[in-house]
Amino acid sequence: MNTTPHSQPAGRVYRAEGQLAAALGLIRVGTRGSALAVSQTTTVAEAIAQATGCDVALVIIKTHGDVSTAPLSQLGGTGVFVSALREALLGGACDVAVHSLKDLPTGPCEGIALGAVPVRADPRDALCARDGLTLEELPAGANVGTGSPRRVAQLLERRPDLHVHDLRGNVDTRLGRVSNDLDAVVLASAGLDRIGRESAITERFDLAKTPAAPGQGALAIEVRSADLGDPTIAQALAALEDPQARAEALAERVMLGTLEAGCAAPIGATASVDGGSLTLSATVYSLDGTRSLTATASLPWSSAEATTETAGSVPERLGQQVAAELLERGAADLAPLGPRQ
Ligand SMILES: NCc1[nH]cc(CCC(=O)O)c1CC(=O)O
Repeated sequence: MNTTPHSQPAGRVYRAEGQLAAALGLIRVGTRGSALAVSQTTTVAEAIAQATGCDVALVIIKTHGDVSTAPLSQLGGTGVFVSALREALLGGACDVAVHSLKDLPTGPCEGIALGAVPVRADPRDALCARDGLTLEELPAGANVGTGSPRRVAQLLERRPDLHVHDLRGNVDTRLGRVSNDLDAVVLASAGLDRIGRESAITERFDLAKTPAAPGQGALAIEVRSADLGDPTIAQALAALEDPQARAEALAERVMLGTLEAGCAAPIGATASVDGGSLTLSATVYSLDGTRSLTATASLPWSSAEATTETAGSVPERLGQQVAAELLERGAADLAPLGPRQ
């Protein structure tokens, strides 16, 4: 009797770095595993499939930031969420990586390009309070949760009576503390909207009074620099790119980078395109919210001159100009700006 186990032809193993997408007709999109990350990456994957006609696979990458429950400041900031995805990209485990843009360190990363910045979601912070309360309506001494020094300073600036508590975990964990041990939490509107939790929002903070984190609400689509010339990748990136979102996010982040500040610094920024100009306003807060400095500037900008080149671009010059003004006026004495990531 033939005891050889039933066998089938071995599958083919492709090694097609760089050209992999075209060779396999499959684009692998790397993402963190949280509900928010999977939801935003699925939207990106659908757009890529639509634009290229290729099949797309979601590759879930576990990051140190997802595993550890230590405070973000001890983990080295939210950069921990980013590095595992970048390693996956460089190591060939995925071809495209999707990040929340505000989590990216401000410096460049060898071998990796910011391939696209898609249309930006709502950049505003959201208060999620019990009983539909707004920030003004919270009772004296109410307990509010946030893990962000910027949000702490902004809350205390408007309501010095509040007790602010550290907050960590995924969106549902954070929301779960409302009506439990907290009266309210502050989160990004974009995250809540993306996972269908907009009904938890009781107030969206006005950007003019409460500027959000640089890049908040925007996504960053990263690829290997070597793949920028790959026709399928280029087609995907072109379909995803929104020049206005890139210009706004870049101006905000160059400002942050020029201050040599990390994403945990108490700094809010809002860039917006209006008519033919790009305007950037940035505010640095003292940690206790009692003092702040704001600088604003505009430069002519139109989508016709949009570029993916950062160096010398209008958004870069605007970010540098606003940062220089803040430094000149003493921003570094107001708040601990570092460490830059
Ligand atoms: N710092 C974590 C983080 N990174 C991106 C988002 C939300 C979505 C976004 O800003 O794009 C959040 C959660 C939050 O700040 O509430």
